[in-house]
Amino acid sequence: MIAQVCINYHDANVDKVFDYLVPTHLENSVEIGKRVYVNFGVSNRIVEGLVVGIKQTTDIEENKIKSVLAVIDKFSVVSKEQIELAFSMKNYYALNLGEALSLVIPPFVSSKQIYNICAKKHEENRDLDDDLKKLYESILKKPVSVNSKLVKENKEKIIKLFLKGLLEFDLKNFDIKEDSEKKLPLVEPDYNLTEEQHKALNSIISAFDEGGYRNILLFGVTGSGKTEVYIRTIQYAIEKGKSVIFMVPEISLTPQMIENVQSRIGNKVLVYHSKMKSIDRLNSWLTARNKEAVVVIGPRSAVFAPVKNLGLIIVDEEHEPSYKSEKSPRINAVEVAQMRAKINNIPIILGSATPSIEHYFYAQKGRYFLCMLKNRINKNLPEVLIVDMKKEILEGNKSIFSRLLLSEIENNLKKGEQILLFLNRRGYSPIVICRECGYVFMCKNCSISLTYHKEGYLKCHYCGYKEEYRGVCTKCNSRYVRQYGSGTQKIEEEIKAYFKDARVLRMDSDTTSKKDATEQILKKFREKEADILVGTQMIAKGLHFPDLTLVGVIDADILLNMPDFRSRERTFQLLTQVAGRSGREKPGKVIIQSFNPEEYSIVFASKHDYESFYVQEMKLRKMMEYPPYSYVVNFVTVAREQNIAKRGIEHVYAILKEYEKENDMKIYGPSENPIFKVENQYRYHILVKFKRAGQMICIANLIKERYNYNNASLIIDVNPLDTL
Ligand SMILES: Nc1ncnc2c1ncn2[C@@H]1O[C@H](COP(=O)(O)OP(=O)(O)OP(=O)(O)O)[C@@H](O)[C@H]1O
Ligand SMILES: [Zn+2]
Repeated sequence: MIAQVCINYHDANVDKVFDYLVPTHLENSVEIGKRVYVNFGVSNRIVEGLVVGIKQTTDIEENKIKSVLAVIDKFSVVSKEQIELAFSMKNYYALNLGEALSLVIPPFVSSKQIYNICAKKHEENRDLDDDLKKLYESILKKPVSVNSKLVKENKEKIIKLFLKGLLEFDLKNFDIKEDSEKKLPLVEPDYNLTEEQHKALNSIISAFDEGGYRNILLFGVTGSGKTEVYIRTIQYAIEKGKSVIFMVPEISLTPQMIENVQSRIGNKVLVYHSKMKSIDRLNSWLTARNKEAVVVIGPRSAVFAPVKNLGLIIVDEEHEPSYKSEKSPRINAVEVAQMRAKINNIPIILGSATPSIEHYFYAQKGRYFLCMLKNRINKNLPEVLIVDMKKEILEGNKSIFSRLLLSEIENNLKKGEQILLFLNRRGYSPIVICRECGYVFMCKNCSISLTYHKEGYLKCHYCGYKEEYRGVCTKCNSRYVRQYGSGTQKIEEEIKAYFKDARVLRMDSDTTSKKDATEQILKKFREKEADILVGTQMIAKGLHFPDLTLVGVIDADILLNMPDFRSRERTFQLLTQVAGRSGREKPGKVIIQSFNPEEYSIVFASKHDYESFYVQEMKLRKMMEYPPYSYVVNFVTVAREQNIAKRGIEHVYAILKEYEKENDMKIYGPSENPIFKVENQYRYHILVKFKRAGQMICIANLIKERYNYNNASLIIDVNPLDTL
């Protein structure tokens, strides 16, 4: 038996796997996912490694192969399935194995803080010298924590005892919290499923019963009762003894959803995300590993929850960009969820009111199964009106608010109904300009203009750089400095000036940085302690307020102006989502302000017409050969010095050129990134479009292997969400 071992598996730079012979006496204890001691390198030092594969043969000559020396873990630290997932990610995203493993192995496992070293009783006499014997017997009496002083001071002796097969890692005794305080009485809804919901549920259940990997796109308009379908599916899976992973875009924005699920499924619900307290995360991790038939709810990282007997994955709001990691490794949790579903041979539900263009395309092609919920539960989608802001200005209205929006706000306030004002930009003003010399106040570290905040400072929304605002030009010392454009702070201020008695709340990342702040703002609004909620995309999705009947979109053009091929898709999605907050129980209205009122993404969003948007957008994608008509990889090189980043990208270009002829690919660039400098690092990129997924993966991995200009780091972004 041969074990494939990854040495230093927690190091992101590690990428190799080595073959080791498993001696007969260890054959029963060596398993995928356990750590082992092996000899490594010319000096044969004893190092720790993780078993990532087992096979029967090897290419290494018999007299050259080294042996596994000892098994460290009593139980696997990571399942075979998760290691398989790590290899899939490694391949698809061109990652190092270490990077991929670090995603599936939580930090408390790599740092070993949750393990005790325990002694195994030994049957035969293993001739220990007195020192070792003393240590062994003390551990036999009482296991010691891996990071205890005793272990640190006796490292070599401990390893000797391991090599003799006398010690092993065992999980410390954790009392798994049953969360009994949180146990809410289970409720059942007081309504029956609509016919559409029934149909969707039945299709999903039969896919579940049949088993097999399958994508199900649950395309349901806003307020069509997708949640109810998810919940019943989960109940069904749990009854059948299977576990479910239920992914939501952002945990802080989905308290309602979690409460909802908890109130129906009870203490089988586990919350799992990387921002929770490590003890809570550990608790969820242990419970997921130990308990049968649980539901794990969480954002991105929930896709790695170590559940056993996984039967179903649900991804709510599958189109949300927050599933994609902005930092390396740039995985997309939706794609990873698909990999995991495939490995487990189970169905995955992708739910959305505005499916991503690619997924809808696959549904059209029959690759995904399509379930539709075409109607709102209350039958009425809100009426949406577009206001041409060019016309407003021509007619003498210079305010940020159109006359129509103001009069509708007034109406709503009179009726005592609530209002949402959406602007996808925080702070007070996004641009500060000197009118004397024309200087635009820029971040010191990024090629980004600084945003003025009312508290008297300027801030970079990319790197967080902050400076005091003195109202004096940095360049020419003139006092003739002005702020342009509006952010949520300014909207809040101005709306209060228009409607003195209105109670206004603001929700953006400035007002929600403190723990629980989001929940408190939403609670206040839900309990009608406020009339108007101003906010960024945080308020655009998932929320359900019965008395909310007016949504105002202050500036629909912000996303459109992004230099990115998905900007129209984002605009359509965001407008549809935010419009969907209005009139969920009573008739509602939406007012969209724009300088491009004929733009098709805005027009079709106002008509709730996904289909027409899709048709129009697909024409453009086809013409421009963008996904789903191609597979895209963005290669970015990053360095503190401009010419080094440039040289880096030239290396990438040279390698790409070698493959251009034999592959169906098009190379765009190299060029400077649209945002050239971020956090003092210069960035160049090359965008490559491939006709075939297989070639994309192959070339991305070849570039990763061959790129060796270490001065500039290389980011490979497979299927990027933006190319800024
Ligand atoms: N069959 C039903 N009969 C009556 N009410 C229902 C039914 N199904 C769901 N509801 C209610 O309808 C409301 C909207 O449902 P839900 O929030 O699930 O919609 P959604 O499709 O997830 O919307 P969005 O995409 O906008 O988040 C909820 O208050 C829910 O309790
Ligand atoms: Zn910055």
